Amino acid sequence: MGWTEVLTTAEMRGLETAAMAGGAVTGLDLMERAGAAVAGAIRLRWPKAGRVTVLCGPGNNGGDGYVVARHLAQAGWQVRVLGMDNAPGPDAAVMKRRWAALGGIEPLTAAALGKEAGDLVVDAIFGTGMTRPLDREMALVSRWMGGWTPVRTVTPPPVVAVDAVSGLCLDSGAWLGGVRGEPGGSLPRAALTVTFHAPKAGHLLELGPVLGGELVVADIGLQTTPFRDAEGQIWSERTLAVMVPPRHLRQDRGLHPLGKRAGSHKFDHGHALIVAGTAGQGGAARLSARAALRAGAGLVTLAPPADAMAEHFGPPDALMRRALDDAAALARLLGDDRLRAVCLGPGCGTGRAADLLEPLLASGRPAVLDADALTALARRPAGFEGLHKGCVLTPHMGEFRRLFPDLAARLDPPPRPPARPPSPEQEIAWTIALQTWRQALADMRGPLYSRLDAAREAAARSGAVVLLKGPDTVIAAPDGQARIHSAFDVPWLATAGAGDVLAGIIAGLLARGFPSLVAAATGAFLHAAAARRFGPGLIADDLPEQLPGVFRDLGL
Ligand SMILES: NC(=O)C1=CN([C@@H]2O[C@H](COP(=O)(O)OP(=O)(O)OC[C@H]3O[C@@H](n4cnc5c(N)ncnc54)[C@H](OP(=O)(O)O)[C@@H]3O)[C@@H](O)[C@H]2O)[C@@H](O)CC1
Ligand SMILES: Nc1ncnc2c1ncn2[C@@H]1O[C@H](COP(=O)(O)OP(=O)(O)O)[C@@H](O)[C@H]1O
Ligand SMILES: [K+]
Repeated sequence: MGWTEVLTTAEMRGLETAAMAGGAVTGLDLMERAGAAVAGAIRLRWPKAGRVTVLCGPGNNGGDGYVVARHLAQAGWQVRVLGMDNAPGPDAAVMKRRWAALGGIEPLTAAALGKEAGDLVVDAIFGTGMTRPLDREMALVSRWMGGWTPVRTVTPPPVVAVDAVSGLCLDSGAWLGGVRGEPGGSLPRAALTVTFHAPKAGHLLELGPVLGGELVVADIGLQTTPFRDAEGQIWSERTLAVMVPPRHLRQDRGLHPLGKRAGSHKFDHGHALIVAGTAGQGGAARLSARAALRAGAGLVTLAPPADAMAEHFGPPDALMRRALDDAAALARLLGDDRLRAVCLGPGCGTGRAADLLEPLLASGRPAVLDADALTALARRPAGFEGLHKGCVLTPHMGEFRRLFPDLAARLDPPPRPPARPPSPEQEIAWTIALQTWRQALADMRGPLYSRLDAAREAAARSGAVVLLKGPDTVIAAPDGQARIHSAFDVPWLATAGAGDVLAGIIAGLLARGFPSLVAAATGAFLHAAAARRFGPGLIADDLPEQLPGVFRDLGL
């Protein structure tokens, strides 16, 4: 379904080192291909040669920049290069010399940049080697690219980032040295980012998609080496992401995995049980149930307590209803093997969720644990005991924090003091807090802990598939496999009940027999695709109704 491999910076370095050690390529070859690819991408988008300023850092990212400068100059561009003095690595030094035979190199300062930037700026300052906060001068350069100078606001020309906007941590997508999650007014936003071989996790997480602009992945002739998971199975990719808008995805050969086989029976597509809660909270479970039906489960049963049943006699008529009062009743119900998956949590109430969790886990049935079931799980004396790889936990960050407080804390930025001292007496304490905070930012070291790292650790610890919700949803399985689903283009998903629909879609796919990681990742994809198809004005009720159109777009 259009999934693309995603790498961490360590995995990328590993690939490069292995390729060079195997004699397949040299570092110079890779740098030449990388720089040529960036120049090519620029010429495709800006076909008329203009004036470009190329900013080259001290390492291999800067080396790529000198190659870009050479190729653009040879294509007729008027090229100005600003470079850093630091001793470069051997490959970058060669590329710097090759450029110096064609043109000059001025020192890289904000003042020099401000004089005459031309029509385009190429940011080749830092890439995967970005390990510590920008120093003062580079921070000024970066702010200039973001449209800010100490004396006035400027309108910089479009920025093309080599591998990443310099300052972005390519593992986490966090701004190194800035405040996590707060883009501020002056962070640079590239029009285009050209990266190599595969997207890095930081292109898809947190600020990565916001700052990077259009992302182009250039082939530089590297091969992926397979890895072995905890169970000894060999995979060629460890982390995957959906990279293209789904309407461009079509599966042309054979039956799409989301399709239904001709001649199949409703029981071939599984029976999903959606647990509902006490009177007055039924909407959430009904949203999940409707979504499970639309996701293609053969049968869906909504199961509220008997005294809340009256609330659930509205459409859809396709939905079956059955009273479910307590844990013993659920245990009896799960004796029926045709009931293939359960969704527990939306609108359930934490007490009821806690009671029902026990027979559900004991049954070993594929299950989505969402909302109140996650709160119940966080309070459970037995912790994660009994969870299995058929379970999908779907926490948003607040729920994730309750379940895995230590992992969530590692994603937190250093705590920021208030903008002003709360009272004149607290001025000294506030000044100290401000200095401590600034020092903590200056001391940040990359690669920063990422949402991908956190989801992976959570899955390994709990033994379940963990889907950490957000515009950058991350899904991880206990064996280390992961999926990233960036959906920054559908902010209308931030609406009450959207999570209940996601839980229902995943439950529907589990009922259809999809393995838990695939069900969770496909569910996230269908959920965002439904939102994209509806567009602005979306409420959660609209999402299930868009699924038929999404399936049609997929060519089903
Ligand atoms: N891997 C591959 O397959 C390929 C990689 N390629 C390219 O190489 C890039 C990676 O190159 P890289 O490893 O040399 O790192 P890069 O990003 O240039 O920066 C490192 C330098 O910056 C320094 N430095 C760091 N932070 C700093 C700060 N805040 N302020 C000041 N200095 C700072 C750091 O110094 P250090 O921390 O070691 O003291 C070091 O000197 C990658 O993004 C891609 O463009 C392609 O050519 C094709 C194939
Ligand atoms: N800004 C956003 N852009 C894209 N998707 C979002 C955004 N905010 C939330 N989402 C998605 O919407 C859903 C919200 O779920 P959740 O937080 O559980 O809300 P609720 O409990 O109200 O249903 C999740 O799937 C999440 O990934
Ligand atoms: K860069």
